[in-house]
Amino acid sequence: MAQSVLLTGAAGRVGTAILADLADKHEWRLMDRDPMTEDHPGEYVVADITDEETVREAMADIDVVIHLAGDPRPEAPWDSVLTNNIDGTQTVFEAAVDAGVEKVVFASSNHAVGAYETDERTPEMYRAHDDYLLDGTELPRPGNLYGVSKAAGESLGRYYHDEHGLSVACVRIGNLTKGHPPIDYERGQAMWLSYRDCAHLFDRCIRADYEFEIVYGISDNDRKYYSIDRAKASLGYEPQDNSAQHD
Ligand SMILES: NC(=O)C1=CN([C@@H]2O[C@H](COP(=O)(O)OP(=O)(O)OC[C@H]3O[C@@H](n4cnc5c(N)ncnc54)[C@H](O)[C@@H]3O)[C@@H](O)[C@H]2O)C=CC1
Ligand SMILES: O=C1O[C@H](COP(=O)(O)O)[C@@H](O)[C@H](O)[C@H]1O
Repeated sequence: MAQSVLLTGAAGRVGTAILADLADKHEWRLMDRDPMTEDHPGEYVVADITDEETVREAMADIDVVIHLAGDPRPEAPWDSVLTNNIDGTQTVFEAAVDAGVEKVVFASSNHAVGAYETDERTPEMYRAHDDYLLDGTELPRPGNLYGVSKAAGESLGRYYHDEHGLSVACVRIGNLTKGHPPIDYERGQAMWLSYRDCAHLFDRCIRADYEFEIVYGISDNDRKYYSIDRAKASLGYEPQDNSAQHD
């Protein structure tokens, strides 16, 4: 069944991948601080997610929020991730609860757990024969302040689920690239997320029933060091791509 979805950060790469396959599958309200250049479905709200009043207005009659907006740079400085990623995410969760939204899907990141990639484990853990796997039950272990902001977003999700009953899915997105996996980058190949698997995974987050989930958002790569079992079991994720098909 089509849902009414608010998509923040809609003008970016992940938003583009989602809309490429799902534009006609749901009713969309798109939000970004940048205007969108390409054709887009539904309403478009140009606003910053730290603008509480506008965010509250944008939640009216929404079933599901996909929250992508934020500073995506692994090297982003603290003042930016504090404002855009932590404060902005809290504003979105709070407004969603107050508006009676059913689910919020939060774009977390591989960088929330980047420090598990120790010198002792790498580069072997990026290779298909290695059996090291993170499954989403491990504690966050960020390797940079951007990763700290994503771990904070997951904690906010946990809080708004436990205290307010909101359904929350945190997707630790790997490395989204269009057409083919990153070239000459083993880590990126191990956590590759294709555009079509990205759209399908977020569609499952919109449609599935869950309480609070942390899942990895990668394709079914031979090289993987993130398990996709939880995404399959709790969301019905069925990825079609594998970076090994592009070797
Ligand atoms: N692309 C990837 O491989 C990965 C992305 N992510 C996360 O997914 C989300 C989307 O990432 P991308 O699409 O790659 O980034 P992007 O930079 O292409 O898109 C982000 C969008 O958010 C908007 N935005 C940023 N701050 C905003 C604010 N304060 N208010 C309103 N709009 C704002 C930007 O204008 C931009 O259109 C981010 O939260 C990022 O951390 C996580 C892991 C991997
Ligand atoms: O969270 C993110 O991760 C991806 C992959 O990380 P990288 O360290 O391999 O570049 C990154 O491309 C994206 O910009 C970021 O938001």
